Amino acid sequence: MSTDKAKIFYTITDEGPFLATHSFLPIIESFTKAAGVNVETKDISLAGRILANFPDYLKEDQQVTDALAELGDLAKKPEANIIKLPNISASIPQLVAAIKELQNKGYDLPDYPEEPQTEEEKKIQKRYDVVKGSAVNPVLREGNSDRRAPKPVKEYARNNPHSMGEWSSDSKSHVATMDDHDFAHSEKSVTVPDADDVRIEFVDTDGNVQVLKESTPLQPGEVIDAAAMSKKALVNFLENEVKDAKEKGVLFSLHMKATMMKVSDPIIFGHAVKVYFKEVFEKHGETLKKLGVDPNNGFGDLEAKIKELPEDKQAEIRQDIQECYENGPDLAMVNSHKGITNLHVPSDVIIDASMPAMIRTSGQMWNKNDETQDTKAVIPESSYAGIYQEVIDFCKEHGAFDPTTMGSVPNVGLMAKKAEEYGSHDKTFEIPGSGSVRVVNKAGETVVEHPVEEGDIWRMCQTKDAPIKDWVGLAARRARETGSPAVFWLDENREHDAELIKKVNAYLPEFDTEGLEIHIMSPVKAMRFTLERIKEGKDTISVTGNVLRDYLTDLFPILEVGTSAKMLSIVPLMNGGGLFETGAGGSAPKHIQQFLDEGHLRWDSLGEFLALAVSLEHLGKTFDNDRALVLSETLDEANTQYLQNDKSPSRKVNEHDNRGSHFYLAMYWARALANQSKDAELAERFKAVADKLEENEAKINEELIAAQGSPEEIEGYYWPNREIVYDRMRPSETLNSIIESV
Ligand SMILES: NC(=O)C1=CN([C@@H]2O[C@H](COP(=O)(O)OP(=O)(O)OC[C@H]3O[C@@H](n4cnc5c(N)ncnc54)[C@H](OP(=O)(O)O)[C@@H]3O)[C@@H](O)[C@H]2O)C=CC1
Ligand SMILES: O=C(O)CCC(=O)C(=O)O
Ligand SMILES: [Mg+2]
Repeated sequence: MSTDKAKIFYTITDEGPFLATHSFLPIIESFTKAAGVNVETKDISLAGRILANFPDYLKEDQQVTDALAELGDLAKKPEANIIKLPNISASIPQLVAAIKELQNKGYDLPDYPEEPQTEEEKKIQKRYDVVKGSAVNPVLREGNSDRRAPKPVKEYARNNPHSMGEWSSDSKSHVATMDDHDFAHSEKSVTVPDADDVRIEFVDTDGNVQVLKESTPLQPGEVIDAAAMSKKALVNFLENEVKDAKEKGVLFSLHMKATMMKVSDPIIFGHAVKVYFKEVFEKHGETLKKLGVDPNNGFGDLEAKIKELPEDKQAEIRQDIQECYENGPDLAMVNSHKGITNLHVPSDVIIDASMPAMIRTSGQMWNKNDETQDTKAVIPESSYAGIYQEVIDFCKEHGAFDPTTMGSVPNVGLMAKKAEEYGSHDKTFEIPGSGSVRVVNKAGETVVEHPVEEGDIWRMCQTKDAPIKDWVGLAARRARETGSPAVFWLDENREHDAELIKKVNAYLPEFDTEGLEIHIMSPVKAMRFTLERIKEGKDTISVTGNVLRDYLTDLFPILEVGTSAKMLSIVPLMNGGGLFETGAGGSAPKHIQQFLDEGHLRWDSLGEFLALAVSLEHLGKTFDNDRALVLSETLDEANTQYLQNDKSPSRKVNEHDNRGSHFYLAMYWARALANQSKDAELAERFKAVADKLEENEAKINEELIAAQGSPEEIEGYYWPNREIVYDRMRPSETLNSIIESV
């Protein structure tokens, strides 16, 4: 066994998980070194990725390696073993803030050119766009996903149910979605038989051709889809929904995925901002344009930029804003104390997490008076919106789900090689005029074509054949391993899904499916089928495409176990390696805020603990490292103890927090190592550690709690001073010295 290969790569990311890592990593390192396993960190934080992309602007000692590119290469190799924590998928306001912070720290980076004029500015914007939005996950996800709530997590939720808002049958909450002229209704899908290379062109009404993307290589058997959303229809839809929300007295709330759909969704978001604040944009259009206000960045961009105006002009605009609020429906709030609405910035309300939060809260969101209220959830694109309406209807009919009895819905998700919509951003365009967009193959034939008008959004998606086959196989394997029915959420009436159904039917017989229950149903029917089973306590595997993978792996965990942080998220890489994502959620911006305000970190690292256990297991099996297997088994045992003894962080200051949770994990892990009999040397070594941790429990807790209660200064948000972070995240000398003594 080469020790170099017995390596786990652990990612340094942002916000909550970034802080947590400073406390947990030293524990991991000291435990794994006992088994000859090396842990190497790779910084893929937003700030780290910015620096990695601009070496030519930095002094030599400021330059950093491109850790994401290195991990992306590694993910294609059989020895890959990567633990990936959630990272910021930056909206433009976040990107701009991170650049500013780095500039203030002496990194001579160029500004983000929001409206690039010169060639140089266009180049700079292109380089920053590499870092924008969901730029990490697609690079690492060289495999499909297997996400589920592990048994002890489900058991814990059954015995300690989280709160669930009650549902009333007369709830006015509902989903609003387009019924025509969106992507779903215009989708055209083709499976290409042979390798090809297509060009995407816009042809105006005079026949002038503008190439939108010169080359998109296609593999044999690849499925390509193209679709367009009409701007006119979208604006019309939004106007009607604003009016309807007002009439019905419900909150208006927009739910998008502007991070992963980083080209299309900010544009849609911008239209919603312009529709809601129509009078402001109509009356002050010229002024706002001069200020460089970009509604696609959210209403917050307008609020920030009008501060540059003279007081009287500002007051006039503010008066008109006030009138929009008075004449329009109330907006769902992100932070009612700070007056931050759902339309403030496109990265605040992200559909995968925001819709389940609403469903868990009786179908309500927060209004400006900090009360919950029935809501119109506006999801313009209709491809998947129906699944949420189905859940709402189900809850109205049957009441809230009961975590003590409900079944579980694991997911097998198609995501390898930038599958489907989540890989579409480099093939998504806001159309400059009337005409058509066509996809032309190497032979010069038009493969698909759509009539378009100015402002329409046109996009193309790719789904490669090998990932589809791998996904079908993974579904069959999970059905076999669990005995649960597996449902492919595919709609035969949707062109893309119809192509996939053909492949599913072709590939399923290649796997062992004898005796398995496998269905193919449209997403809405699959949701109904799954919910009926869940209510009876039965488990159902959802086998979905990339978008539903994302939506369902927050939705069901949040309903079943209270959070997607407790999910096991495995990505068996197609070339044999393992990518272990920690939970199915994000980096929880509210958590770092609380830590900065009062020194309490409520981030639950259970996702990291679970990922580490499977990563060690993978490593042990791949490289015949028995010690790694012992570490993995004992960590499983520690995770169960952690749950049974309720050691997740509290939400309140001056109570057990993330740091305390790491202490308990270490204590349980050390004891489990001491108690096992497979490796006497390890048992001996960890007995002393377990004894010391247990003897000092009260003292360590005291030292950890004493560190809370006042604001923290870590010299930055996106690029904090890591020495200070280590210091603040490791405040117990007693714990530190025991960990160092391992
Ligand atoms: N895999 C990835 O890299 C992902 C990254 N993201 C990124 O994360 C950021 C935030 O996304 P957002 O949609 O707000 O969703 P988050 O999942 O970060 O947060 C939603 C809420 O979930 C709860 N939560 C999530 N993780 C944990 C945890 N480990 N412990 C305790 N509670 C947890 C928190 O609830 P409470 O506040 O009640 O404590 C939190 O406020 C964005 O930048 C987004 O792009 C999002 C999803 C996945
Ligand atoms: O990459 C991102 O921005 C989010 C990923 C995500 O939400 C998921 O995979 O569940
Ligand atoms: Mg998600």
